[in-house]
Amino acid sequence: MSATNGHTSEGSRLKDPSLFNTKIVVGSRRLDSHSNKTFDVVYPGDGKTVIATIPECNAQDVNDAVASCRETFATFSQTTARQRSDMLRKLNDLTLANIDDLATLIVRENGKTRAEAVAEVKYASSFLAWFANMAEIGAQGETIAAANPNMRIHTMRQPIGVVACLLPWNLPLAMATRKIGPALAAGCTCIVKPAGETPLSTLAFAELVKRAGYPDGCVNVVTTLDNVAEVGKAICEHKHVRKVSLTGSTRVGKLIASQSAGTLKKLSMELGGNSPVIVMNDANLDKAIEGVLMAKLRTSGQTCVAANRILVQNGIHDKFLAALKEKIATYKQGDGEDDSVKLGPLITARAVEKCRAHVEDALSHGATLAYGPSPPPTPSSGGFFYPPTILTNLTSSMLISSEETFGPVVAIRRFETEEEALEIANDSDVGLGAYLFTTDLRIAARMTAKIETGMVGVNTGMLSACESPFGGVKESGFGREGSKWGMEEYQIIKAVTTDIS
Ligand SMILES: NC(=O)C1=CN([C@@H]2O[C@H](COP(=O)(O)OP(=O)(O)OC[C@H]3O[C@@H](n4cnc5c(N)ncnc54)[C@H](O)[C@@H]3O)[C@@H](O)[C@H]2O)C=CC1
Ligand SMILES: O=C(O)[C@H](O)CS(=O)(=O)O
Repeated sequence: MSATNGHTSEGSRLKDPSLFNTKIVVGSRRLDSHSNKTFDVVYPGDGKTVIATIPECNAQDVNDAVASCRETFATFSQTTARQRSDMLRKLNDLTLANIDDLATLIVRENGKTRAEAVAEVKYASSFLAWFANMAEIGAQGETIAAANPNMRIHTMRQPIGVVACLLPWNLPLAMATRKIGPALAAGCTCIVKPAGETPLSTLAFAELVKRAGYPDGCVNVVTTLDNVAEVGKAICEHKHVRKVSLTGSTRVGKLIASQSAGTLKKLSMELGGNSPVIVMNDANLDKAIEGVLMAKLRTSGQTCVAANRILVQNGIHDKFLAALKEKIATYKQGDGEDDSVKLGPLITARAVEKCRAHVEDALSHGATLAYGPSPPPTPSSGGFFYPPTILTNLTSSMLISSEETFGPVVAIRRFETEEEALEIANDSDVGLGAYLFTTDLRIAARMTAKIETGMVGVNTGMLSACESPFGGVKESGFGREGSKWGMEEYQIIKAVTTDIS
């Protein structure tokens, strides 16, 4: 199917084809890039259908978008917290009213199942609802008790200015609203750069921002796949971009921090993970299996809090493995629009190759293939699929122990004592999420305190919610998204001292 025909068919998949936007957003304008170059968005489900052709932006596009942000910031930053709260509620209403089309765009650009895409839109909506409330609560300042009786001190929370939002491809819409929501709540304006693999849901969201009544220039969107180095550098070095919020790999996080140093930007870094799961002998087996498969297989294993190392205490190991093999066999892989499918494809052929390489490396270092194809399959022509796989006898020498696999590969390792489990779990340069399955509250209290991550799920494989602070420690980055802390990332606190003598 040709790209042109593909566009026609793609837009016609939507109830509202006007949400199928393939141009960058600069103020009121929908534009091609100054480069006059484009890139193709490919459907991961077959690895070949071009679903859209998108502008390949350059530094000039970034400068234009930042100029639009800056112009609008002058007035939008003066809106009241009540006004910003009301606007976010309207934007959330429009997001939910268009949930089916937004989910269709996510299925087509990311490949995930429709059930997961609908869940993502609801997750994205939860951040808009949350920050509609926080817009007023988080705007309050404080009166400070001055030591000097002639002075009165109070604080003001003010928007930091133009914000750059750099988004990953795995939850393209939810990660967009997890940044744009608090930024708009605070009174900032945004230049948004979705991942090149998944621009469509963000571009559709920008249309909803306009329909919600936001002034042109509140949310600008630039897109790139192959020119990301130039676009990223232009963003990071632009003196009028006061804040960069990145969700992505630690590698890119370090680059952004380095490139932003020259203008001392405020940063939020939601970076890579290598989440350990610890299953104790006393764990509820059903909960442990359910939680591990949720943490491992959500978005086909492509979340930053995906279970990457499964540590199972010796006494429950064999029962756990048997139950896991039985349950994982029920996960059908295939096209995201097939209701019987529970596992969609990975995002690219490169992602499939990474899974294969991790499995091959583990097997070459002594791991056992407990479930899945042998030998590990190479990327096929029929979509970016890697089959669910279980490896046992994991050791620290294997790549899968130290790198995110970002795919449906379950890597299991035995342990005997709590201390041994914690030592293995904490043996990582990153620390985003972790999971613990036990029915003993004393074990939970001891181990959750000692695990070196920003978040821990106890007896659950789902540790994310808009009301909970999301973020990591060590090289998983810094800053928190969602929660009552999420809006502070987009604010400054100004202290005003008045002499009343
Ligand atoms: N902590 C968190 O909340 C999350 C972390 N991640 C991490 O992201 C990685 C996978 O997602 P990807 O999108 O592949 O990550 P990535 O780091 O390759 O890309 C993330 C974003 O940064 C952009 N980017 C890449 N190079 C850049 C540059 N030189 N300048 C500016 N922007 C640049 C990409 O285009 C994308 O928009 C994994 O490591 C995963 O753990 C993914 C999702 C959530
Ligand atoms: O992009 C991600 O991986 C998300 O941050 C994970 S979650 O918020 O969906 O748990």
